Amino acid sequence: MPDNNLIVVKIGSSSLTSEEGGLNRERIAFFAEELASLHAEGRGVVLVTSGAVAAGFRQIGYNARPKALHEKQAAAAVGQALLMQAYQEAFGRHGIVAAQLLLTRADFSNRKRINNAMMTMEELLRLRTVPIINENDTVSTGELKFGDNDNLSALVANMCKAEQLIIITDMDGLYTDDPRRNPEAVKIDRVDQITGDIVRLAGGAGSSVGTGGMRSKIEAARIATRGGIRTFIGRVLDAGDLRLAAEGCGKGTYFDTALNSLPMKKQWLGFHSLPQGSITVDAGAERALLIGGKSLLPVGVTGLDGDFHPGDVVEVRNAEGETIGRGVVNYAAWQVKAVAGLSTDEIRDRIDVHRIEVIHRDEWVSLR
Ligand SMILES: Nc1ncnc2c1ncn2[C@@H]1O[C@H](COP(=O)(O)OP(=O)(O)O)[C@@H](O)[C@H]1O
Ligand SMILES: N[C@@H](CCC(=O)OP(=O)(O)O)C(=O)O
Repeated sequence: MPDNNLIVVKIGSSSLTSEEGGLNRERIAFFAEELASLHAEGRGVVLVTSGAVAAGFRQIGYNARPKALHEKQAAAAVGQALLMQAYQEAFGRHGIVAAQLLLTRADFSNRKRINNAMMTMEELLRLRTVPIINENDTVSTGELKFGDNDNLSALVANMCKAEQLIIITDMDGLYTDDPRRNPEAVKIDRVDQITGDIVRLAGGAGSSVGTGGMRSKIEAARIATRGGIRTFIGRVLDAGDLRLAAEGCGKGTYFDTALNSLPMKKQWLGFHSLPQGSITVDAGAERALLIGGKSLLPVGVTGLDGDFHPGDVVEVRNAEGETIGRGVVNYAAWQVKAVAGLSTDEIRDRIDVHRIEVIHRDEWVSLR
């Protein structure tokens, strides 16, 4: 990507639409103005926007935001066009051309497709347009759906090696508990490391139009910061708020880049790939992988799920069932079943495998 002053801004449905459905054009005009002011300074600006379902459901005849996938897809088919039209008008007033990119989870897991998207984005940025990205809701299927755009915004930020990711929501940052439910909740200004405790603070969506809630925003911050991208989650209400957020004094929570940010190949493995199954490991193997920097040997495997093949990506879970990372397996599922719990010598006697490690440490990424 051309510059290191690229900013990716994600705006959630709750900031763009009313609870009863329909676009809030005033807010769209406001965000376009704020983004245009950053753009005018020569910054690259990429917008990840939600709101297609919320914008379209009333027009198409539903009384409330639909829950069934096919209904959401129908609402998005109407709403996405309305959303883009509103953005094009709003950016047009500032002399900026807005471009639409609709992406799916499957696009990110396919290197060729994502490279194409990256090149398109590069060209759009070179021409000083503002690329506006949403999930391609009408074609995304159940298990391959992002569902919320937080995740999508982090993958986009990594894809274009952005300098910063700004996730705008209706809350002024991460609190120790959901402030809508607990008035005693206290705001956290800065997070240097996204630990399990930080993830547990965050709950689901607060509004009737939002979907991901704070949980998915923290997950997004984890993906972006592991890619070396500073992340802000917070509120942009008044003129100047977005600039303050970009300058480090916004109304929200800042997440520092992870100490162990991942090279591109491992980012793909950890966040873009589509796991074909899972392997469960015992406490010793968990320590070896997470702390020892070792490969996964068959002796530490206690179970598996799915029908994977050598070279596939699998998720690795600990004894508590929590995902601890992902890796490329050297064995087929039936082979893992045959060697689980066995020592290296015992395995050599039984089957002929190319590599003894179930997952080699070079093909492993920790997600803890
Ligand atoms: N620990 C927390 N701190 C702040 N907000 C939280 C927390 N846990 C849950 N939330 C909820 O997350 C909501 C924001 O997510 P969401 O409704 O999905 O908005 P958006 O449409 O902007 O993505 C907030 O309104 C809040 O109620
Ligand atoms: N792609 C969907 C996004 C779903 C959604 O509501 O996301 P968000 O508001 O970011 O939690 C849409 O445009 O309606």
